[in-house]
Amino acid sequence: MTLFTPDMEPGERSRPGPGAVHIPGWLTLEQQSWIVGQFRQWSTGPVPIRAAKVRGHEMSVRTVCLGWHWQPYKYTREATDVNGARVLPFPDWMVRLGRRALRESGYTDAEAAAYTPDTALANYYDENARMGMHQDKDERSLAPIVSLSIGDECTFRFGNTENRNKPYTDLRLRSGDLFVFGSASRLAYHGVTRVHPLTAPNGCGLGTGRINITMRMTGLQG
Ligand SMILES: O=C(O)CCC(=O)C(=O)O
Ligand SMILES: [Fe+2]
Repeated sequence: MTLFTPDMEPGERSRPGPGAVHIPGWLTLEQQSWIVGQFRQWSTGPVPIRAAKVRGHEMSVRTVCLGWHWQPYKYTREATDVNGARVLPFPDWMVRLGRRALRESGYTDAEAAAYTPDTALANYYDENARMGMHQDKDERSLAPIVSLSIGDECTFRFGNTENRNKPYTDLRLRSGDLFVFGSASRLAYHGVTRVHPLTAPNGCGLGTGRINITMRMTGLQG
């Protein structure tokens, strides 16, 4: 057994846009597998994981939410498009993780301290799942989005704020990577063009497929 191979070394951080930062290898394997365990619990309910329907078509990604339930295209406390159950609370550990993510990606201490995400979308991608280019714009707050990836690698396309087309940057999000986009990049179009099967590292807790968790501040009351 080799102790490490070149592709296991954490890569360099990059900034694909103003306020957008990719930090490879941010979560340890232990943290990743713990989060996967949490994800498995969330998936069972009270609102079970499901493929959201967009204009009558199921997305290829399956999603379970925390704090606020996202459905195309709004946030509600009850999953009125699934089973009417109330969404799980937003966990404190994730608020702390979100603040650390901002601090470590170049946001000021004041910005990090004020960051209080109140919703997370936890997505599961099987090897055929994709996510088309879109903006995250159902939130009233323009606070940054903190994205965590676990499991198989994907090609993540990070674009511009004007439209779905070029210019964009394609980057590889691997298990444990952090991606933050805020300030002038907060409304950048982005998507997942493909998942790369059999690329998850041993010990991340996920055998096949990819989990992505995005924390957000909704700016909603109630
Ligand atoms: O899976 C990803 O990396 C991105 C997910 C995403 O853009 C979203 O959930 O809005
Ligand atoms: Fe998104």
